[in-house]
Amino acid sequence: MIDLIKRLPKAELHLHIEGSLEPELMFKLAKRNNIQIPYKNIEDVRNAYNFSNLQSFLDIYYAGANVLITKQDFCDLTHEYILKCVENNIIHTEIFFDPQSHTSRGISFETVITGIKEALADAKEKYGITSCIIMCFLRHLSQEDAFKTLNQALSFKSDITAVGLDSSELGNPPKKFEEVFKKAKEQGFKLVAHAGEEADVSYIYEALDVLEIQRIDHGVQSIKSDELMKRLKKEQIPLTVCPNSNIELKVFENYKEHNIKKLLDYGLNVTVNSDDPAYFKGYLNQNFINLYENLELSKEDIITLVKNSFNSSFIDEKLKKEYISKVDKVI
Ligand SMILES: Nc1ncnc2[nH]cnc12
Ligand SMILES: [Zn+2]
Repeated sequence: MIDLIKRLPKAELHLHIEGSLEPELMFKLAKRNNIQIPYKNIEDVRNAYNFSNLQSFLDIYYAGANVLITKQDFCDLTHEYILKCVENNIIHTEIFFDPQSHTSRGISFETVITGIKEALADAKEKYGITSCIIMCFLRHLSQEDAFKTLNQALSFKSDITAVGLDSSELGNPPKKFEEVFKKAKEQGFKLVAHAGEEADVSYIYEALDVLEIQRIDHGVQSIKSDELMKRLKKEQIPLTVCPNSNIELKVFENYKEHNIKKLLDYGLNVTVNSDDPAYFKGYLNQNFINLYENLELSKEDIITLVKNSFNSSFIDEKLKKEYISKVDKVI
């Protein structure tokens, strides 16, 4: 089964590009840009990756992103993730980026997006990997700040497929961003949001009914409401679940406690994703392998999860069919 997991062509729908910053590149960029980082060596960095909840991770994740300064840095970061896509047989990826964690440090929106875009164009040309970009608003900041970011994005509208919402969930409910999501929708962006990662189901309802999102990022708390589960099943709203992340951030005590198999068996449209793989001990294949080894996923479960990702992606129907037939050829 592990061999099948590795051979299956896959899509990834929940990946923060800043969360793919490996310690080796962090050190290289810190040196190149003359930035101080609070670690002596790679081992020291890995030892610091010991999280108790989402916030304890975010503090370290934002500090890590401080080494990203130039267009070349963003291009190198994205290029390294693309090499992981090749290794993991990811043929389509939908990448989140957090413009505000860079613009707040004086880095221009243009620097960030053009660096990412350059590496993604290269990924298509060299490896045939398709992609799209999702811009996330940081929910611990104000809606006004999110509006500024949306206005900056309008100059790059053709490069950005969707807007999302990430960062500290508790205390920052989706409705805080109602107006900015409304404007993003009017401007033609697709909409997603992190909801129900740590916070209760009211955040998922708000993301669906107030922000009018098309996909829920995480959503694992849905299981606490029968009514919500019925709706998610009926409407087949995709959940981009990130198992390693949930374990590392203590959403579940251990892998055996993870509820993805229950969500899948209930009939929800669940997908598997790596979230911040450089911080959470592994890329997409490792997430699948951990699920297989701990939750006794069947071959059918794995194929369903893989197909769900293609079907829930933002690619057109023709390409979806082409990718699904690639999956069928491997089975
Ligand atoms: N898992 C996560 N939840 C919320 N915001 C994030 N930013 C990066 N990873 C995140
Ligand atoms: Zn995430």
